[in-house]
Amino acid sequence: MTDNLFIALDFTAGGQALDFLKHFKGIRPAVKVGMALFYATGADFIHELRQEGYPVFLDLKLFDIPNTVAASMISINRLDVQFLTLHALGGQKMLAAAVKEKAENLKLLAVTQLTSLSETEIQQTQMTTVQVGKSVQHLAKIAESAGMDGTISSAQEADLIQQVTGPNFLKVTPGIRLADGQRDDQSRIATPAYAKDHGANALVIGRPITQAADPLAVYKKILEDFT
Ligand SMILES: O=c1ccn([C@@H]2O[C@H](COP(=O)(O)O)[C@@H](O)[C@H]2O)c(=O)[nH]1
Repeated sequence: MTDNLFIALDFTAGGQALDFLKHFKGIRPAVKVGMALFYATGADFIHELRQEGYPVFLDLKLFDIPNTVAASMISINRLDVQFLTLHALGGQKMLAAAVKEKAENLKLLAVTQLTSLSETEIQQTQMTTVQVGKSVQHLAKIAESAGMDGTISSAQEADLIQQVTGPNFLKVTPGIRLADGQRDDQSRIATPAYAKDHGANALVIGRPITQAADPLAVYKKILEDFT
């Protein structure tokens, strides 16, 4: 994967995101646009980022009936983004409907279990006694069988996914924290070095970079640890 560090631009206005990106003079880091920024700015902002040369990961976590997801893909294809997320819990048919409609260069990633959830919360909410690792492996296999390009999971599960999927199936991991960093609302966290050692292909990192005193220095240090 050429872009292996996505900065999560969890801002609520386009101007805030563009101001933040000024820290990266002359560099075009891969950026992740999630619900907060997309709902505030819409398609025009994605076009602007693409025209400026930023690789864009659109993290909209689609989760709906297959027909609605397939129709959404037709709109999303026009945005020329590189990555898009869907919830694996939407099921094999929903994921396959997205794969069928997606643009050739768009990679689809299936969110397995959100990194903010602890094992206990997952078991309570989903009425199961299955361990989180097994659940993530199961969802990764469903995603692969639907033709998805990879998963979103904690780095804690990256090597488990690797055990049950093919060599080209991507493991993209948020919930990344620096060794001395705060956990925030994340539960299943890992450092960039841990993610690298356990087979993650790419990292998604928001607050440890966006709220750093020197975002560029933190970005470069993480890239160094991960590459
Ligand atoms: O399981 C998931 C899926 C997506 N995310 C997203 O990644 C970033 C992480 O931001 P931090 O500030 O580094 O916690 C954020 O945009 C989430 O929506 C995730 O964390 N976990």
